Parts: sequence; C-alpha cells; structure tokens
Amino acid sequence: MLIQIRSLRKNYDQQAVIDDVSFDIMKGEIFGIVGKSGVGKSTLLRCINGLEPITSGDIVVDNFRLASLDSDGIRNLRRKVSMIFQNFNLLNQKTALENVMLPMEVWGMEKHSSKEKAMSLLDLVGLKEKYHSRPKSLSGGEKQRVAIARALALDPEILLCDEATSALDPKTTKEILSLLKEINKSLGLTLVVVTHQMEVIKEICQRVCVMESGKVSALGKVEDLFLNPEVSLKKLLGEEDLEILPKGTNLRIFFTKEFSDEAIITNMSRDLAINFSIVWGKLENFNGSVLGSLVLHIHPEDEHRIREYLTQRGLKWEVIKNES
Ligand SMILES: Nc1ncnc2c1ncn2[C@@H]1O[C@H](COP(=O)(O)OP(=O)(O)OP(=O)(O)O)[C@@H](O)[C@H]1O
Repeated sequence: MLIQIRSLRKNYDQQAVIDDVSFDIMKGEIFGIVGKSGVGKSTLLRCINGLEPITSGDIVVDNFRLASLDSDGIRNLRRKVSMIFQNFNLLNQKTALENVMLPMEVWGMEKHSSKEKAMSLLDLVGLKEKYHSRPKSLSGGEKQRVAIARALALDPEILLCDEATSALDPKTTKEILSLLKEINKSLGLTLVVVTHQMEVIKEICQRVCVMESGKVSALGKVEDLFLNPEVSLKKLLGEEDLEILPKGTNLRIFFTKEFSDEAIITNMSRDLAINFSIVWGKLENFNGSVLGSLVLHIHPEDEHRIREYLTQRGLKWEVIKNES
C-alpha cells in the first residue's frame, strides 16, 4: 500500500478536527474522501502531504514516516505528493506555460528542458493552443487543466485533489474527471479525491471513505457502499426514506451489475403470483457500470416469500417499514 494512516488525530486549539482516523490507500487507486463541509477532509489532505503537523497517530507515505521527517524529507515528500485545488491557485501574471514551468524552476531544473516538459504536459491535458494564455483569459475547466499539468511537472506518485471540480459546471466537471481518470490510467498515478459531491465519487472513485465530524463513518468499495448504504452515506445521498415512502411495508431491492438488465421484477410477480406497486427507483452510473435500486410497496403477508425469493437469487434487499 502507498499511504497508511493509523489512529490519526489532529487538534486545533485542543479540539480534535481529525479524530482516530485509520485507513490505507493502495498504489494506483482512485480513493475518495467524502463528507459535508467542515468534517475535516481538507485537513486530512494537508496532513497527508506534510503541510499540517499531526497531533498523534501515524501517516506513512511510500515508506516516508511523516512524523519523523526533517525539512529535507518533507521537501522530498512534496515532490512525490502533488495537489490541485478548487480555486486552481494559478499565478495570474504568468502564462499557462510559465505556471507549469514554475515547480521545475523551483527545483532548479534547466530552463530548456522544463519548457519542453511543460509543453508536453499542456498537450497531455488538451491545452496545446493555450501555452501563452494567462489565467484570466481561460475558462474554469482550462484553468484546472493548467493546474493539473503543473501538478504533474515533478512526476509525482500521488495527486491530492481538494474539491477540484466544485467550482465547475456539470459538463466541465465530467471533462475534468475523465482527464483525471486518464492520467490515473496512463501514468499509474494514485489519486486521493476530496469532495462533498457524491457524483464525483460515483464517477471516478474505486473506494471511498465517508467522514463525519472528524471520524470515518463508512469505508469500502463505492459500489458496495451504494448497495448497502450506511446511515452516513444515506445522509449524504439525501435519501430520507420515511418522508417519501408510503405507509406500511416497503422493500428496496439493489441491482448489482449481474442483475441490472434482468427482468427480475416481472418474473417475481409472475412466479409468486403477487401484486405490489413500484414506488421509487433509480439507476446510477458507477465508474462505468450501471447499478440501481427499486423500492416496492408490498402487502405485509407477502414479505416473507418475497425476501426468500430475492435471497435465493442472490439479490440484496432491505425492508423499510413506514409506521409514521
Ligand atoms: N488552521 C486552522 N485553525 C483552526 N481551525 C481550523 C483550521 N483549519 C481548519 N480548521 C477547522 O477544522 C474543521 C475542519 O476543516 P476542513 O477545512 O478540514 O473541513 P472540510 O471537510 O475540508 O470542509 P470544507 O469542504 O468546507 O473545506 C473546521 O471546523 C475548520 O473550521
């Protein structure tokens, strides 16, 4: 594994902002950290790249134990761990090319080769025509592309993305996410994506950790968390079941990849000779695969048979009783 976080605690003014957080991030994966504003996501990212000293616990990044690094060690770590931000953090008086060259200049790289490299990175992010444009003449998506090119300048192993698409419209968000996916694939870069947008998690992440008040409230594969939504994830998804579901017995069926295009519902109705109404359903795209959930309002006396039928066929389900 590339990043190990163990019992991490970070205090501001004696107050824990990160409280006993532990998880691992594997090399080459796209790992999401999701949670509402103020739960400590950005602080966690800044701890990972050594910008924030930690209060207790341990972070190991590619065999660098952060707590024991001297200033040279931190400098070397920063080379491996790059970052992009919501507000792009570009220098306005410099051109796109100059912005991308900056980290290489800081590291004392020769000007000609850093220029060549900056041009090839701008080509990689689709800005061949914009070498000499300044940030004010670029769109939000283009600015983030420059920031991504700059973040790649020192050949990092890890790219931390702090709300990188939060200032962009939905179409541009998709474009930037697909660029990040491409980079992850072609360069083998590990991405840690902090966001409050579930869409971002669903679109590109393989695993996700859900944060609430400085703690990890759920952790796992994105699809598994969606198929077995924990209470914390439900809150983020904005699902308030009881408010929208009819009184009585409701049953939610989760469709995995294997089942998403099978006629389960019509077959069940026929096989069990029962009636029910479909109350609510949705299909979602997870990193290219379609998953869905469907809520049926059923007669209480059919509950047992339906549960058996679905379980025998390997489907996941949950019963939601609305007695309000
Ligand atoms: N330098 C600091 N000094 C004191 N408190 C801080 C500092 N930085 C962050 N905090 C506090 O720590 C908590 C977590 O902040 P953080 O920015 O990590 O949350 P977040 O989940 O990233 O939220 P957002 O998405 O709004 O940035 C907040 O209550 C914030 O006010």
